[in-house]
Amino acid sequence: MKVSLLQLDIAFGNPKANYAAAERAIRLAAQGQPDCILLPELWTTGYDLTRLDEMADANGKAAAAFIGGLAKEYGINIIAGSTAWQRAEGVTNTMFAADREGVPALEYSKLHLFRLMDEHLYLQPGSSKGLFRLDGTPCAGVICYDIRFPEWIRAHMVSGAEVLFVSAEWPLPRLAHWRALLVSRAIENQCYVAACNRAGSDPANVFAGHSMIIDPWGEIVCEAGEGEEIVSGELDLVKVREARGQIPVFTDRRPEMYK
Ligand SMILES: NC(=O)CCC(=O)C(=O)O
Repeated sequence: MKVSLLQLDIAFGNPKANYAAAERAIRLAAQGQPDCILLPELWTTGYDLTRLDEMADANGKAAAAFIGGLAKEYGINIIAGSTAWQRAEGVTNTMFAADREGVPALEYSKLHLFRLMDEHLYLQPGSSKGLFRLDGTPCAGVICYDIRFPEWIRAHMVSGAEVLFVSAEWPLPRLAHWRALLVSRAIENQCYVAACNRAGSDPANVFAGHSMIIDPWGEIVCEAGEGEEIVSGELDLVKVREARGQIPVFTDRRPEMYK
């Protein structure tokens, strides 16, 4: 499975510019014929939280139609990072995907809201897991701060996921945490981790970039720098079964003792 990570800069509160940039990047990445393209968190609006209410898509329909159209045109799975969805209960930070036919394959709203960036003041948390299948492979999708909750990721892996997709807007001062947390999630769950961060800055933060793919042994398959970049890597899913066979962590778990 070839995965391309679109490490975009995101124009603050400017969906029109961001749609145009995402389309350019998707068309460019498609030339490399990946099986899957991954975008960052809140790629249509950035963290313009005070105006999110006016910019959010009704049930994510506009973003889903845009992504579904490109996925179908190129026959590529697109995990569209996350966008702001306007719902009855308020605005959610929702990750979604379209398969090679352009059919919706995932809808996951960020469960853990990041107080340091005021998410809890403007967003509603999700209430379901990010499990989905990509060309038959069991996968999980989570968003940024979610990676600090190993029990949440583990819950997806216990349900059978072999690849973890992460979309993020992770700030530069915590780059060391980003790298360590992603490598840890890969090693402890013996899974691939494909993580797409954003580049650039907004009025409050400079972002870290360093999108990366990590294999089930914790080895970095590919890693971007800090600027805008498309970085691609191959996932050899046999390695997941090898790692889980050699060190049977999932068999040796003692969940009855963890309460
Ligand atoms: N957008 C986010 O969830 C940022 C999370 C973050 O920066 C962290 O340190 O955690």
